[in-house]
Amino acid sequence: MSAINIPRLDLHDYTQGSTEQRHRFSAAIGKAFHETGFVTIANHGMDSGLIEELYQVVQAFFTLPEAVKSTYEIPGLAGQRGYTSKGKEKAKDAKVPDLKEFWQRGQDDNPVVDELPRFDQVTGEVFRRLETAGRELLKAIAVYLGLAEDYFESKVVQGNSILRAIHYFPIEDPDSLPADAVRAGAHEDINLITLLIGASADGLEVLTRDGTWYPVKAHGEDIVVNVGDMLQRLTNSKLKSTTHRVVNPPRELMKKSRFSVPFFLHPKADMSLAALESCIDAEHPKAYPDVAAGEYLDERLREIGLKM
Ligand SMILES: O=C(O)CCC(=O)C(=O)O
Ligand SMILES: [Fe+2]
Repeated sequence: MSAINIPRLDLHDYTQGSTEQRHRFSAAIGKAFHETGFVTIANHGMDSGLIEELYQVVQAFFTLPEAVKSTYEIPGLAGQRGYTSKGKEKAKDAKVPDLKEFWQRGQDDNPVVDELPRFDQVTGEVFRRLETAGRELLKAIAVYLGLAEDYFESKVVQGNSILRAIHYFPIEDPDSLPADAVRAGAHEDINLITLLIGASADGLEVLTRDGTWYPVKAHGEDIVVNVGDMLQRLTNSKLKSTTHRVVNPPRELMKKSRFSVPFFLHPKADMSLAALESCIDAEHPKAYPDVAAGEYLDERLREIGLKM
């Protein structure tokens, strides 16, 4: 079996710990992001009541009739707000779309779901808590990279972050699917870091360096946090944006929905993703052309079919 290091870290060690604990946290998240791009995080600032209510409202939303959900599908926004129906998004190199539908909210201009009085408030609260946790994690990462602790703050506050509630819908007849249809095809996330609230079922896997797939399991209410392509570019691949996917369950479980809620932490459009000088040397020549985050995001949204 391939060894992969996905350590479990306690965010309180960073936000409330001694100087020593803070340094250890930075070193541990840096090492894990350098080696495999994934960690799990305890004490992330969301209590179990909030997570439970999040899943209640998310489940209630996807249970609404298609005709109601589609009133929240907003043309011209590349799925960045509101509802995106089945069959719209596919992984960059996939031939067929993922087996999912989703809802996205950002900083502002979010449509309010009239049918569900708590939906906007609960998803908004989760957005704010994950954004807060993500900013703390970026501070720890900045320290690991030898940057000022607040390096990312001005770039991500009021940035283009997205909370995505995903429904991997039930499939009554798996035989009717195209052979290569999966819940989420192999991909890398676009953004700086992703914070994922424990899914309602198994399925998430990461691609290890020796080319095998390895299941990611978070303990209890821990969240999974991984590096996205923007942070990989900024660090000239010192921090790795690891390929991952969501596999289909065994046949009999295809009839059961799976829900998950990732938070994609994005900077503002004008952040430069040009590699940090400290990450370039003779052994690590500059690997990517300079690009601004907004331009890069647009290019990637076109590749996955969300933007025309
Ligand atoms: O559903 C999951 O567990 C992961 C989803 C994911 O990787 C994504 O939406 O980028
Ligand atoms: Fe992902």
